[in-house]
Amino acid sequence: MTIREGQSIPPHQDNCFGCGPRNPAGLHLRMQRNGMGVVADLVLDERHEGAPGLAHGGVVAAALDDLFGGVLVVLGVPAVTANLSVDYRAPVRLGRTLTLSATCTRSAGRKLWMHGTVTDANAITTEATALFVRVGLEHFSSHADVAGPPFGDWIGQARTPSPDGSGASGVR
Ligand SMILES: CCCCCCCC(=O)SCCNC(=O)CCNC(=O)[C@H](O)C(C)(C)COP(=O)(O)OP(=O)(O)OC[C@H]1O[C@@H](n2cnc3c(N)ncnc32)[C@H](O)[C@@H]1OP(=O)(O)O
Repeated sequence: MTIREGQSIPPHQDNCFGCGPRNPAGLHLRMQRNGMGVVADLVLDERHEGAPGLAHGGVVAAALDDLFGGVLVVLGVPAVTANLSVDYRAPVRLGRTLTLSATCTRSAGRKLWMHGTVTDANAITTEATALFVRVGLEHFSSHADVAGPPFGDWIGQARTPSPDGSGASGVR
């Protein structure tokens, strides 16, 4: 499955907390491909509140983590978060249209390093880095009490897409 520049990223699965359209408690992130990364707009509300009028930091971290998962969809690589580091530079206000972006900055062996930001009116409120580790699909089926990995067809041959989405060389 090739995702072209600007095209929507399919959800990891329908019930994903970050991007699943079926999850009533989810963030319903809708990402688009942006180069080798992804972007998404997000408006948080009182369901996501920590301090009065401000977003809970864990929700912001979860959104960035899921965007990193969106980068995996662009790359066609199944992987999981091994660690996630978040710099909260400024409080994130509720009711604002936030812009989230994420990209893979480097990969080596099974490891992929990610970088992402949350901006509000062009000011960075939050910046995160993460290490993802590539796994086989059995990772999901062997660790969960479900019948099998309910993923879409985005998981498949790993690739490093060219900007127009046509490339298909392996992620190294
Ligand atoms: C399909 C995509 C869905 C995306 C959804 C959004 C992202 C998520 O929310 S994923 C859910 C949260 N994450 C998890 O549940 C992961 C739980 N952890 C695990 O399953 C394992 O610890 C796992 C897979 C990360 C690594 O275990 P394992 O496969 O045995 O690999 P392991 O040999 O320990 O490590 C591989 C490499 O990564 C490194 N590494 C592993 N964990 C870490 C860590 N926390 N910090 C730094 N390095 C690490 C190792 O040092 C090793 O490096 P090297 O190859 O240089 O020696």
